[in-house]
Amino acid sequence: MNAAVLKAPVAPYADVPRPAFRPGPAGTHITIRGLTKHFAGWPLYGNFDLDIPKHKITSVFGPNGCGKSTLINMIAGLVPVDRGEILFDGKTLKETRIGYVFQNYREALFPWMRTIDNIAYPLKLEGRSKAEVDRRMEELVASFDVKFDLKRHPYELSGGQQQTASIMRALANHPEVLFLDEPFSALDFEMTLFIREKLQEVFMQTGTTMLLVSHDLEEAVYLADEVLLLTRRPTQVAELLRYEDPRPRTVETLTQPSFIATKKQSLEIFQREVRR
Ligand SMILES: Nc1ncnc2c1ncn2[C@@H]1O[C@H](COP(=O)(O)OP(=O)(O)OP(=O)(O)O)[C@@H](O)[C@H]1O
Repeated sequence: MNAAVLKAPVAPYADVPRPAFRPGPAGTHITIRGLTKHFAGWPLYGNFDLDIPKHKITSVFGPNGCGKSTLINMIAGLVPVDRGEILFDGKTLKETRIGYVFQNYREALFPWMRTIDNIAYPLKLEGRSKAEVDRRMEELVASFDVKFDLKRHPYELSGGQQQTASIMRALANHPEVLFLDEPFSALDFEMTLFIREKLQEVFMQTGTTMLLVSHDLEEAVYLADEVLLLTRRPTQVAELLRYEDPRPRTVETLTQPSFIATKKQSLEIFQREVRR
């Protein structure tokens, strides 16, 4: 090979022909095709395909560092993809309303704004009238059973109250998809239970498609309609398990044979993947 060829700039993937887009089965909301992502030259995702169902909660679970957060961040447009296509009901991200709940609520809320203004922020960005904003705020306050003072600044609230406000903000403009990246991992147990139940209630009322990253297998299964189990990197789908127990799921759910069986199966797949 001559030097000119060696030095020729390489357009990544330019020579790889793109296959025709293949839609997902009925009931699919998010279609991911040929998703490829490298960090520092190391493949994290290569030609990754996935169909995420609509009006369902999909929990994402997998080995440490397999790319759970990166996956939802690529879908939500927070991390650029190297290659691939992600469509929401056939639409692009720009044409889709999304909400995002971060693990680190302390950095997610704007500290200079009162909590109420944080929550209303997406509505104000959309240019909603004061009457519309007030009506939506009332709905959110009722559905989250808010007992704390929303006129306070976020740093005056407890962690659980801040995360409640983050979730209210993420839901304010009725997103089509809600992303949650370990939303409970920085909360105490009591607050985790409270917010988890509120989230489930909101889901039952709205049917918003949710994509939840969780480190806690019991929680992942408890909330899920589908458990997405990922392999070690380069990451592929190990299994997409359906879990169909009726909602609301309650403490009784935890002892149901179907719950225990799904948890066991998820754990076996997880163990198989970490030992691979
Ligand atoms: N901006 C970045 N630059 C370089 N490497 C990154 C970057 N973001 C993520 N990575 C690497 O990509 C891999 C996947 O990271 P990611 O946080 O998505 O995994 P995860 O499954 O959510 O991790 P965890 O189980 O630790 O929460 C990790 O090896 C991580 O170090």
